[in-house]
Amino acid sequence: MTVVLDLQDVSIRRGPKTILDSVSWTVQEGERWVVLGRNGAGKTTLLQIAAGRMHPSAGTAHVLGERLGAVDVFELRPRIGVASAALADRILPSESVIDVVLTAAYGMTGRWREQYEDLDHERARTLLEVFGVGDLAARTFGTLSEGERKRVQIARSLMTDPELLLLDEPAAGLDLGGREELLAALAEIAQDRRAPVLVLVTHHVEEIPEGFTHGLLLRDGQVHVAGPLAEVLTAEHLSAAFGTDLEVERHESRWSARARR
Ligand SMILES: Nc1ncnc2c1ncn2[C@@H]1O[C@H](COP(=O)(O)OP(=O)(O)OP(=O)(O)O)[C@@H](O)[C@H]1O
Repeated sequence: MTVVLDLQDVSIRRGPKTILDSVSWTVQEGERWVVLGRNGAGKTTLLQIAAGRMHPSAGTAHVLGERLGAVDVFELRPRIGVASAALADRILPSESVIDVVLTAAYGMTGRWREQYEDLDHERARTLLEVFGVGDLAARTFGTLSEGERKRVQIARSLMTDPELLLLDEPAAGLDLGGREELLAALAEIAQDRRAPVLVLVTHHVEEIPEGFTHGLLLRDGQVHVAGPLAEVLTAEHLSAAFGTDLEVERHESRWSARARR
């Protein structure tokens, strides 16, 4: 099996703070991972490394077979789809929805003088339709609701047909119906064998789409536990990672957790 992500003893330090502390993590082709942990645990930072947007202060990180620090990240990044709040913040409110998706082909957020082929337009429109926002193509990003923005971002993240797809809290801010619709769309991707390797960051086990296979619990910048989802999402592990006594339930392929009474 091909190794898609391989982090060995990766640490990230900023000033006196160690944000990630000796993280080792391997992701193989075909796997769908969820990364969980309390606020400030280091999830977004870990995703930044996986996206080739941050280099380890110590340790080694290989992404899609390329070692960070030794590869031209501008060649690497188009192979990775990303949807995150940080990326959404870079999108101008005046940008049209179709351009938000199209510009991903050049790894940009904002149309300049680049030319797109009919095929690019077609792909962007199809992706918007897949995520139920095809009728919003001509609207500006700034006029969309939070749920619509999330869908447009995920459509954008798939524009380059990436080998690795990184989703940072894709369901945050969605209402219940919107969350369930998004999770259904992600479950469909997760079940497609041709789909990219998926890594999804969330705070909530309820936001894990069906078809996800593995989990990593981060605690204070360290891997608390990582492995097959059913082994990771136990009351014991989640309670330790979130610092709260929790009970966990599984209903078919969906999970829920609440404080133990
Ligand atoms: N440049 C920086 N300098 C100092 N500290 C930083 C820097 N970037 C991040 N941090 C800190 O590192 C920790 C981990 O941040 P990160 O955003 O990765 O956490 P997270 O698990 O994604 O959190 P959340 O769930 O709140 O989004 C936080 O305490 C944050 O304040």
